[in-house]
Amino acid sequence: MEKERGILFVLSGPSGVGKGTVCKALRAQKLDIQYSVSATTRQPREGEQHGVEYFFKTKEEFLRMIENKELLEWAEYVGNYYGTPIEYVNQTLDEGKDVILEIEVQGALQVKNIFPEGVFIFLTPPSLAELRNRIVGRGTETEDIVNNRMTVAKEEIELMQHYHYSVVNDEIESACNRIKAIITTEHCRVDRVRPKYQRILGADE
Ligand SMILES: Nc1nc2c(ncn2[C@@H]2O[C@H](COP(=O)(O)OP(=O)(O)O)[C@@H](O)[C@H]2O)c(=O)[nH]1
Ligand SMILES: Nc1ncnc2c1ncn2[C@@H]1O[C@H](COP(=O)(O)OP(=O)(O)O)[C@@H](O)[C@H]1O
Repeated sequence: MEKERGILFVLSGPSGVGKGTVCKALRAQKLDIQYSVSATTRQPREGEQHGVEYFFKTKEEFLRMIENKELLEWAEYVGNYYGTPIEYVNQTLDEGKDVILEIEVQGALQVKNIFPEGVFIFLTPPSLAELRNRIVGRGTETEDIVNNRMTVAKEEIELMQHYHYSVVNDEIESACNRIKAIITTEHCRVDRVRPKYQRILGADE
C-alpha cells in the first residue's frame, strides 16, 4: 500500500528568539521527526561538524547548488548563505517521515510558496525587551548590529500572519511542549487522515 507522505514543519522567527536553542532541546527528546541539515557558507564554529550542524560549503559550491536547483530555499543572512538541500526533504517526506526545518524568515516564506501544505510555526519572543536581552546576552553582536537586528525583528514579527501557529518562547520546555502539541494536532487533522481511512474502507477485508 502507498505510504502517507510525511509532514513538513518549518520553525522560524527573528534572530535571537531562540530557534536554535528550542530545536536543540526538541532533538534531545528523540521525537519521531527528522531534522534537515542546511548548507551554509559560514565558517564552522568550534565543535561543529560537516554534515551534523551544517554542510559547510565555499561560496562557489553554494552558488553551484543554487544553479543546479539543489536547494528548496536559500537566503543570505549576515553576509553568509544558508539553504535547505531539497533532495533530503523530498526523499524523507516520501518515506512517510516528518521533517522539520529551522530557518530564518525569508527562507520560510519561500518554502511556503513551494510547500503550502507544510506547517509553519513562528517562534515569538515574550517581549521586544526580552528579545533585545537575548541578542545582547549572546554577546556576539555590537550595539549597532543589535539595533539593526531589532529593526529587522519588528518587520519579521509583522510577517507572522503568513504562518499557521505562533509559539511564545518564554521557557524552553514550555515552547517545546507547544511545538510537540502542534505536531500531534497536525497528525489528527481530518484532511490528513481521511485519505488513509477512505483506503481502509475501500479495501477488501
Ligand atoms: N533560510 C535559511 N535559513 C537558515 C538555514 N539554516 C539555518 N538558517 C538560519 O540562519 C540563521 C543563522 O544561523 P547560524 O549561523 O547557525 O547562527 P545562530 O544565529 O546562532 O542560529 C538562523 O536564523 C538559522 O535559523 C537554511 O537552510 N535556510
Ligand atoms: N526560553 C529562553 N529563555 C531564555 N533565554 C533563551 C531562551 N531561548 C533561547 N535563549 C537564549 O537566547 C539567545 C538566542 O538563542 P538562539 O537559539 O541562538 O536564537 P536564534 O537561533 O533564534 O537566533 C541564546 O543566548 C539562548 O541561550
